[in-house]
Amino acid sequence: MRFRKIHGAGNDFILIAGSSADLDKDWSDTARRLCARRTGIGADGLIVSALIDTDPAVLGVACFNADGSIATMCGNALRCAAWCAATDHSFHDMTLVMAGVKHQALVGDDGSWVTAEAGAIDPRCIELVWNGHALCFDSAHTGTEHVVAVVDNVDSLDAEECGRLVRHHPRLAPLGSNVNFVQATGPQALKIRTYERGVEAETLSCGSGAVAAVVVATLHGLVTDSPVTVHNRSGTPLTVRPHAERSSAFWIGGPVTLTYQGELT
Ligand SMILES: N[C@H](CCC[C@H](N)C(=O)O)C(=O)O
Repeated sequence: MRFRKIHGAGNDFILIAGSSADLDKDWSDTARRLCARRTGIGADGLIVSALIDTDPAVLGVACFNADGSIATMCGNALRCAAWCAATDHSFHDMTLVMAGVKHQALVGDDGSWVTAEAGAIDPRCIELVWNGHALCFDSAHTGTEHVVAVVDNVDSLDAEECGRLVRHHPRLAPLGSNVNFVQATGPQALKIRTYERGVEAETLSCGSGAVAAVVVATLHGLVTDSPVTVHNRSGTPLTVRPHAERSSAFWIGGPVTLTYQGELT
């Protein structure tokens, strides 16, 4: 079976372009095995995509985290799947369906863009002091669970260690959450670090986390309702911009890079 190793602004995946029957399979064990950094290919997650319709273009996309759990929303996985569909089928405008939710996708010279829906916000859901840092997290649902703390300097704390602690906070049980630390760095510019549930580590970028950060930063008056550049650990920022027609929706855009491809034996 052919696979691609691909990343969306540093969030890396193994992508299998399969058939619609593949979308119904449980890929959890395969995801765990292939995503293992030392004994597998190594990735933050496994993407399985399948063409459902061609006119208009519709793809089903399933994403499994490195620990085998299902990601109900993964912005970077969607961006990678859209990029591959553009490469394979010359689709530039398509609908992607992940965990039963439809996302619009556009692929062009300005990168690969997908939509995300922002849902409920729970302000100040966790307040704690960690290693001398007073942290206040707001939760923002962007298709998956995210909490976001606004901090003065994202590099002054150990996002992995603190993220792991907060991810397991009793207030977030039983699902847990992805954990983001965000700093305003200029007009319409944020810097983010994300600890991802399911990868159980800090990742280089996170699409749904970038949207959650923009939602929370807007609530705090740090950015306004126009495009925001979200700088991350990969050095390649994502852009989050409001959807023109749906007030609760956002576009997430940025680069996608094919690292290599191969055959699974
Ligand atoms: N990296 C992803 C989010 C994965 C979410 C996953 N960690 C989960 O909550 O199951 C993104 O680009 O949106």
